[in-house]
This record gives sequence, structure tokens and C-alpha cells, in this order.
Amino acid sequence: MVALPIDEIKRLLDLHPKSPSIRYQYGTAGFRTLGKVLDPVLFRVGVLAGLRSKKLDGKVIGVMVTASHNPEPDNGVKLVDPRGEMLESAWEIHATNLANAATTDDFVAALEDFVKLAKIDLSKPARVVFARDTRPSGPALVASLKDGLQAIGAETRDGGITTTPVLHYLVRTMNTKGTSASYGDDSEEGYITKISTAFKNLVAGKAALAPLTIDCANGVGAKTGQQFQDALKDTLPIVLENTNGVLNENCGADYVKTSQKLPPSLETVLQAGQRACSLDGDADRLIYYYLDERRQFHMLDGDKITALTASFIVDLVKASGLEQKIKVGVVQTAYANGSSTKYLTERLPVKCVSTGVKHLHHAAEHYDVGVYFEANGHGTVLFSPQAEDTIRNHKPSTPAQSTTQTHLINTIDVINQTVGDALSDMLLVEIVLAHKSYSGAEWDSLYADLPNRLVKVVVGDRNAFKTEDAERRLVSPVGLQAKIDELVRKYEGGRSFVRPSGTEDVVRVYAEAALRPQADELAFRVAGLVYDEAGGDPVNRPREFL
Ligand SMILES: CC(=O)N[C@H]1[C@@H](OP(=O)(O)O)O[C@H](CO)[C@@H](O)[C@@H]1O
Ligand SMILES: [Mg+2]
Repeated sequence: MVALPIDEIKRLLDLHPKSPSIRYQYGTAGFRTLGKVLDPVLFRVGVLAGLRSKKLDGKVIGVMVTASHNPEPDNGVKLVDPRGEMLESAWEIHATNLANAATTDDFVAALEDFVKLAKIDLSKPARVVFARDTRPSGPALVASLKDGLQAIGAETRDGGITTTPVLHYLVRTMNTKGTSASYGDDSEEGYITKISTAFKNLVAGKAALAPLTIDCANGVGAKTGQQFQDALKDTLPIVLENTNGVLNENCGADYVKTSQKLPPSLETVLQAGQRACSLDGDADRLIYYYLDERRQFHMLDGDKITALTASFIVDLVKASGLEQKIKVGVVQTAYANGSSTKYLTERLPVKCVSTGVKHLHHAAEHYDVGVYFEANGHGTVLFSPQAEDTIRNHKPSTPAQSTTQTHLINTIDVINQTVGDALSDMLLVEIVLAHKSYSGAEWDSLYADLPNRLVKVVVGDRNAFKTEDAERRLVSPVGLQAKIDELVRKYEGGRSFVRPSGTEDVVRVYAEAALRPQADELAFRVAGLVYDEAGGDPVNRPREFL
């Protein structure tokens, strides 16, 4: 029996003491808080990543150090499982427990208990690949992570500064290297080459694409964006903006989606009629937009990306003669615009699941081809292994079928199936626009978004809010849902729901209605209800709440 290297763990752990007053939680997006308080967490995550790898027979586990769209002083860390998917949820609680062990002795005791409970064979190897985004707190946090990995004796690979989706790609390719399931070459260059080659194949012979402006949120997407720019050259002229200012400040996908505005820095850059897109801080979210002739801003969010890309894939499947064998389906959350749900439901199977990528990803795995995007622009397309085989081994009956079959195969390669990937998704969008000869306005006209508003309500205890029906209805506080229903009935095209956030200490209120003032009014009335119901102090009641 191999035992834990307790002395080495203790020696290194003592370099990363935990303050007794801070409680950490492994939530929807891993651990996420101010970068300056995360040092002890990174060490412990390093140990846990090593154990996760040992548990899975030495398969490579990923660790990404990022806080995505959060402000620059924040940071975070999340684990990536061997196929490039999020950490199995059953381990989240263990991550939380280890992160909160107060003293060195507590940590060692918690670790020993956990190794027993999870039946981890310590004689197995541990292999971990890690990467970070561009945050200033990143290097020190990675140093702490490395101490944790050293303590548990893991073999490591430093993926450097790169996007979250590249790290997920590295995990998957390292684990499938040399097998029939190989996902590509296990390097950043391999990632760029695989995706850009498929892109070039798909737009070959199409009219030249107009230049595309990318708002990089002053994040790591600027680096990977530059690599695509170099690889794609004239096939897609890319203009990179917001490449080295303050991370996520007045720019990026979250800014655009939340404020429903153009980043101010693009006001002088973007021409009327031109399309552009924004990435978030770690380049796993994508929001498109364009300015019309009157320089009015129009947003093309995750729902519009679903509508565009799902119908493209359906068309290719049909044109290849695979309609009977491959069913395409869509996964959304309650935040999907009601118009998008209507548009998609008329055409495809659509499932609604709880917020959070892992729910969407798992539901999408149930389709032959599952398309999922959160309204905020995080998403991808999954092809089941059987669907991929069917597509690759299909014997086309006509030259036209053969062409579309090749398009489908290239489409599989352009997509990063491990996780939502802003740059890969962006190239998929560009392919569809090229194939359909769509401008931003034509894409936008697939359906008209219902005006909507998202409001945060600060409450004493957000855990008092419990939901059902994929978070579309409240079961607690008792009676509140009935009051919301009564309000919603007064608004044409009205819909509203309330749920506790999984990443912030707030309750979120979403509302939509046929007209803008009504959507706003409904949102602020429901927010007022929630605030009062949760015992909010009348003195501090936000003035916009009705
Ligand atoms: C309304 C909204 O955009 N919610 C986001 C946000 O979750 P909340 O649980 O709503 O805080 O962060 C999640 C992680 O990034 C993302 O998956 C989700 O879509
Ligand atoms: Mg992100």
C-alpha cells in the first residue's frame, strides 16, 4: 500500500496558510473570488487534481486558473475531467471541504479520509495539465498550484497563458493521443491548425468574407485571436480590438450582453452595416452584433447563434441524405429569449435545463447532434460518437451529397466539442454566414427578440429561494410564485422567473414582454416583490424597484 507523502504535503502546505475567516466554495464555475485570497485554495486544488488523476488511472486532469468575465482583481480555478468536460459534480463538495480545512492537521486528516472514502489507489500515476488567463494574480496562483501538484507527486505540463477552451482541448487530446478516438495534436498549434484548416475547407470557393472586428475583452482571447489571424490571413480578415487594457472593463461579451450596448471603444471603429463580436476574459463566451444604417446597435446573442448554427447543421444532414439517421436537437435554459424558443421549437426538438454549462452539456449528449448555447454566448455543438461514425462512413449517392458530407466532417473539426469556445464558435458562425450569404441584419431577422431585462436583487439569504421546472418556477418562499404569475398575466408576451445565482450572492430576476417599457416594468416589479418578500430593508430599497 502506497501512503500519502504526509511530510512533504505538510512542508509545502505550510507555505500556503489559510485565513480562518474565509470560507471558499466550489460553485458552478469552480472557486472564484478575489485573487489575493486564493493562494491556499490553489495549493489544495493541486493536491486534489493529482488525486483525481490517480482515481482515474492516471488520465490527464486539467486545471484552469481564470475568473472569466469577472473584474481584473478576481481570479478563480476549476478542474477539467479527462474528456475535457467539467469536474464530476460529486467531487465539488470534496473540493470545498479540502479548501476549507483550517489547519495543516485538519487538511491532512481531511485528505486521508477522502482518499479512503473515494477508494483512491495512491500507487497510480497522476498527470495534470494547467493553464492561466492574463490576470496579474495568475503567476503567484500558479506557483501555489505547482506546490500542491509537487506535494502529491503529479507529473505536470504547463499550458502557459491560454484560453479556457484551449486547456480543455489539451486535456482531451492528451488523453486520446495515439488512440482511435484521437481528438487532434495535443498542442496549441495543433488546436489552431485543426480548426483553421477545417474553416478554410468550408469557406473555399465562397465569396470573400468582410473583415471581422473582435473585441477581446483585454483578455487572453487576444493572444489566441492573433494566432487565428496569422493562420487564416485573407480567408477571414480579423481586426483585434481591446487587446491590452483593463480586463473586462467596459468591453467583452458579458458587458455587451448585460448592458445591451456596443463597447464604447468600438464606437469609432465599427462602420454601419459591419458585424463584430465580443469574447469574454477567458474566451469561452461569444456575442455578435452589428450597427444598422442608422448606427443602431443590434445584438446577436447565444440564442441567435443557436438558431443560425442548428439550422445550418440540419440543412447539411438533410442534403447529405442522413436525415433518417441523425437527429439534431437543441438545449436552452430559462434565459433563452422566448422568441428563440418559439422559433426553434417549430423546427427542432428543444429541451430546457437548469442554468450552468454542465447541465446543458449533459443534456446535449442525449441527441445525435446536440446544439447548446446559453443566451450569454457560452456553448458548443456535440456530435455523439455514433453520429460521427455515421457521418464519416456514409456512402453518398450523388456528388452533391458527397460535398455536403465533406462539409459536415469539416464542421465537426471546426467545433471544439469539449466546451464552449468563443473563437471556434465565431468561425462556425462565419462559415454559416458565408454559406448563406447572410449579413448581420439577415441573420438577425430569423426572429425578433422579445425585449428583456435581467435584474440582480441582493437578499439576506439567497438559499431561501428554491426552484423547480428547470428553474422556471419558485417553490420557496411559499406563495411568491403565485404573486409573480399574477403580475406576469398583466403584460402582453410577459414571462418572468426568479432564481438564486450559483456564482454571486444575489437572486436574479428575468423578465420579457412584447414592448421594451413593459419588459423593464415587469422586471422591476418582480424585483420589488422579491426584495420585500426576502425582508429587504425599506430604507435601502433600490429606487428602480417598483
Ligand atoms: C444569467 C446568467 O448569465 N447566468 C450565468 C452565471 O450563472 P448564475 O448562476 O446565474 O450566477 O454564470 C454561470 C457560469 O459562468 C453561467 O453558466 C450562467 O449562464
Ligand atoms: Mg468565460
